[in-house]
Amino acid sequence: MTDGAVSQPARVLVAADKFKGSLTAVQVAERVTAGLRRVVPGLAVEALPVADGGDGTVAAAVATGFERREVQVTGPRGESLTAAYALRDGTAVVEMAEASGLQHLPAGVFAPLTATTYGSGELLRAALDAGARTIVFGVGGSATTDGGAGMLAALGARFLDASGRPVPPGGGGLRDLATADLSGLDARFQDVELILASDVDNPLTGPKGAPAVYGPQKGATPEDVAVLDEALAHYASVLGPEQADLPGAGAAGGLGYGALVALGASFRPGIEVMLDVLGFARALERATLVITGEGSLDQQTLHGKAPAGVAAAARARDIEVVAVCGRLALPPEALGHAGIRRAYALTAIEPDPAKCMAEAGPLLERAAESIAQDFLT
Ligand SMILES: Nc1ncnc2c1ncn2[C@@H]1O[C@H](COP(=O)(O)OP(=O)(O)OP(=O)(O)O)[C@@H](O)[C@H]1O
Ligand SMILES: O=C(O)[C@H](O)CO
Repeated sequence: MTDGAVSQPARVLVAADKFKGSLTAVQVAERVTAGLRRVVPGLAVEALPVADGGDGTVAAAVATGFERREVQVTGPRGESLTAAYALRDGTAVVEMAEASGLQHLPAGVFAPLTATTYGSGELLRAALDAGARTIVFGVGGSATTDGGAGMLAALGARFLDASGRPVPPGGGGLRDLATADLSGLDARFQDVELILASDVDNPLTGPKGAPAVYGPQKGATPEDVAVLDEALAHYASVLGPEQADLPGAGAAGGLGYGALVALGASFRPGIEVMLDVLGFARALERATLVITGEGSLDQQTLHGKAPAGVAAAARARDIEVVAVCGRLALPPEALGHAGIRRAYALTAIEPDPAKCMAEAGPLLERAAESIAQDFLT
C-alpha cells in the first residue's frame, strides 16, 4: 500500500538514463510510463530521457526535440561509418562516441594503441558547417586513447615525426611526435562556445589518468597502459603541459585535453550540462514525483552519473525521487545520501541476470507498477 503518497494531482517526470546493454533511455521512459498507467490509468507522465555526455547523449537530445543530423565519418579503426549529432536553434549536441565509441569495435576486438578520434573531429566540423554557435561536446564511452590528436588532425592540425611525416593514428603513434602545427586549425572555434560535457574529471596522465583508469576497458594491457601514458605525457609536453591536469583532460582517452588545449573548450560535468540542454528545470516545475535510473546503480552512480544529478536537482526543489535499475549495488543509506528514496531493481523481480537483460522491458513495467502502488495510490 501507499508508503510515500505524493501530493495530488500526481504528475510524474521520468528522467532516467539508458540501461546499457538492454534498454535505451527512451525505452526506459516508455516502459516505466506503461507500468505506472496500468495501476493509475490516465496518470500524467512526462518523459525526459537523460544522458551524461557519454553514449546515448545525442539520442536524449533528439528525444527532447533536437533535429538528428547524420554524417559519414571515420571510425576508430579508420573505417567509414554513419554518425549523428543533434541540432536546435544554433546549439549542437555532438557525442564523440557516435564517431569514436567502443560500440564501433566488433565484440572482443580492441585497438588500444591505434584507435583514432579523427571521426570526432569530422563530426565537430559538420556541426560548425551547419551553423552551430554553441557546441555541447559529450565525451566518454570512447574506444580511443589518442589525446584527441586524431580529432585535431581532422580539424586542420598537423602532428609530425622527426622526419616531417604525419605520426600514425592512435595514442601509440604519439611517441614519435616531434612537431605539432596548430596553425591550420579551423578558425571558427574562436567564435563558438565549445562545452566539454564529460562523465569524468580525471587528468590526462598518471595513476588517475586516462590510460591507467580507462585504458583497460579499451583492451590495453599493463604494457599498453605504460606506452600510452608515456606517449600522452610526451604529447602534452609538446602542446602544453598545464592543461593536462585540468578536470576532464583525461576524459575519452585524453580527447578532453585536446579540446581544452587547442579548441578553447570549457569543462562542465556532463549531467549538469545535459540537464540544462534538455530543459530539465522546466520539466521539474511540473513534477510531483521524479523517477530516475540507469542500468547499474553503484558507486560510480554517486560520482556524477545521471541519476545522481537528477536526484540532486529534484531534491533541491523538495520533489520525491525514486530510481529504477537493472542491478542495485548500493545500500539504502547511500541511496538516501544521493537523494533517492527507494530503488527498484529488475534483479529483485527476476534473479537470473541473463533473463533480466533479455526481458528487461516487461520486467521494468512490473517495477513501475510497484512504484505506482507505493507512491501513487
Ligand atoms: N536489464 C538489466 N538487468 C540487469 N542488469 C542490467 C540490465 N541492463 C543493464 N544492466 C547492468 O547495467 C550495466 C550497465 O550499466 P549502466 O547502464 O549504468 O551503464 P554504465 O556502464 O555505467 O555506463 P554509462 O556511463 O554510459 O551510464 C550492465 O553491464 C549490466 O550489469
Ligand atoms: O571514454 C572514456 O575513456 C571513459 O568513458 C571516460 O571518459
